[in-house]
Amino acid sequence: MISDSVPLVGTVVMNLSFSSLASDSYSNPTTTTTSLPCPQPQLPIIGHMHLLGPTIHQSLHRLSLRYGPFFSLRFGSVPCVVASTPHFAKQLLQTNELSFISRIQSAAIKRLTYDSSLAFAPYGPYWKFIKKLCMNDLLGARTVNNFRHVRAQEYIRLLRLLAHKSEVGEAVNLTEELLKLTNNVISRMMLGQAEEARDVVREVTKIFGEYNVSDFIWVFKKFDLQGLGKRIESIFERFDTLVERIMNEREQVRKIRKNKENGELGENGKIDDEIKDFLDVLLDYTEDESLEIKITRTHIKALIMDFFTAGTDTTAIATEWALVELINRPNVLEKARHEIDKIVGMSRLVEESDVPSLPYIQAIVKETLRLHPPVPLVTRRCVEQCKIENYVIPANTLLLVNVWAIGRDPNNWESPMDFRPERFLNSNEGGGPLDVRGQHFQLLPFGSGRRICPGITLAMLQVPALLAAIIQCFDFQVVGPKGEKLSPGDTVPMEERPGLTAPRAKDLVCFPVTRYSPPQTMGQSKAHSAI
Ligand code: HEM
Repeated sequence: MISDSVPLVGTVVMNLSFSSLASDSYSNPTTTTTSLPCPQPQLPIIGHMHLLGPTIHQSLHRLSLRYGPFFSLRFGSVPCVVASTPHFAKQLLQTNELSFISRIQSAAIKRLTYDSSLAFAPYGPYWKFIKKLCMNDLLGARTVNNFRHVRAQEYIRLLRLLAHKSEVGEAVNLTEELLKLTNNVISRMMLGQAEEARDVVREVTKIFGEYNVSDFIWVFKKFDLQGLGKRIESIFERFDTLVERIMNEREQVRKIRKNKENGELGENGKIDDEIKDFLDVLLDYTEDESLEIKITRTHIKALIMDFFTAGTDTTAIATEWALVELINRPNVLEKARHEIDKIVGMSRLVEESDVPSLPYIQAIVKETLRLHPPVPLVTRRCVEQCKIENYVIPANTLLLVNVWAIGRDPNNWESPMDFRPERFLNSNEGGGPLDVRGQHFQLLPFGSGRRICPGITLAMLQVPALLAAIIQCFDFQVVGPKGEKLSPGDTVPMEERPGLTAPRAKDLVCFPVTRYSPPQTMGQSKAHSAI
């Protein structure tokens, strides 16, 4: 329930403006406050929910055109502020970072992340410990590099499937295949195995994106009006049983391995320097009594859930948007291929190690993330009353930074609706070379500050490498909404599907046409212990 993080303020408070709520208790009497703009009408019980369409970031963008770059709303009983400019994004995510350092949890998130998730944990010792572990150990550059061969195998698997489809003249659902690939990558990096978790993870990400009336409207909080509670329990049971089994099996293997090590090499010996997957690293932590935070099996399950839900959909969505932009723009595709041909040639496949030498491909990925951020709204919770310019924001207000709107704002970008990767090669636009690491507030696909996405390094290697390998090997004939082959020059539809993430509305189904046959192997130099 959101009620754990946001007291369900209810109708009594619903009609109080943000400044009047604050003026009772704000501690600096020498400054004046102004009311935040607030759309009207605000209805009893539902607040402003009647103003929101299915794609919330688009509705909020439309409201920002009328009510300005920083305005307030109520989602049912939950007070909310919306920021739609780099200026306010910086104020909220950097200048006043500690006031907006936590997140709000829905009932689904709370249950399915064991109430111990990194992504949703309140800012405190546990979150700090796990975040450091992720940034340094699990998703740091060295570990990401160690698993390069796993990703290469998954890229090759997809490319071979596309080559086969091309040979037999069959269509392929690329949306599904990209999701399969990102799922396999995360699953193999974490658990040393692929496949099994995919279905249940898909259901988890789906239910996270569904709107639950009981989360937002306090009078319904005790009722499971949509039957979501039952679904949440059923998904939880499936995920928990699966991960418990994988963990039990791994513990058995670790016992055998330990006995072997002790027998063959003595107490502190090691059998070899094999690469550990995340599960092994985390199980090591559960046995370490010296840590300031005791890591439990529940923490491990929560982190596995975090990585599956945060790291699979997002990466697949970004790759698909980039590919569709290229299919719709033959001139950009041509330039991208020219770069690949020049740097990599036609005698081998693009690899992740080529990415730093492919600036145009990297620019395509940044341009894609500008126009199609897979997470369109960076969502935080105000943990203490604070003042942003003249506006007082009460504790427990939900903050939404509309990254999608910021990326399309003509005040931030020249001809924002043009897909023009060159803008990232030209250091003038945006005042210098722009990156996606949270320091340039006109481009925040991974968020910013302490809560920034820990998967950036992985994503910014995987998306360009995979995209480059796909366009190196294939052209695509896209299948239209009625099952017809789109002709060259027809545009692939760009509508978005509603939800927490912003994928394309319709799956990308197409006939691949081979231009360069993927070889049998790629980057498989390192044997991985857990495969
Ligand atoms: C293109 C791919 C991705 C995009 C666009 C993306 C985007 C984001 C965004 C916008 C946030 C919120 C940041 C904030 O509040 O400031 C986030 C958080 C997070 N992401 Fe990603 N992400 C991607 C890939 C990944 C991957 C590959 C992983 C892990 C394997 C991952 C794990 C996480 C986690 C655990 C958090 C929560 C961090 C925290 O609360 O401290 N993400 N991501």
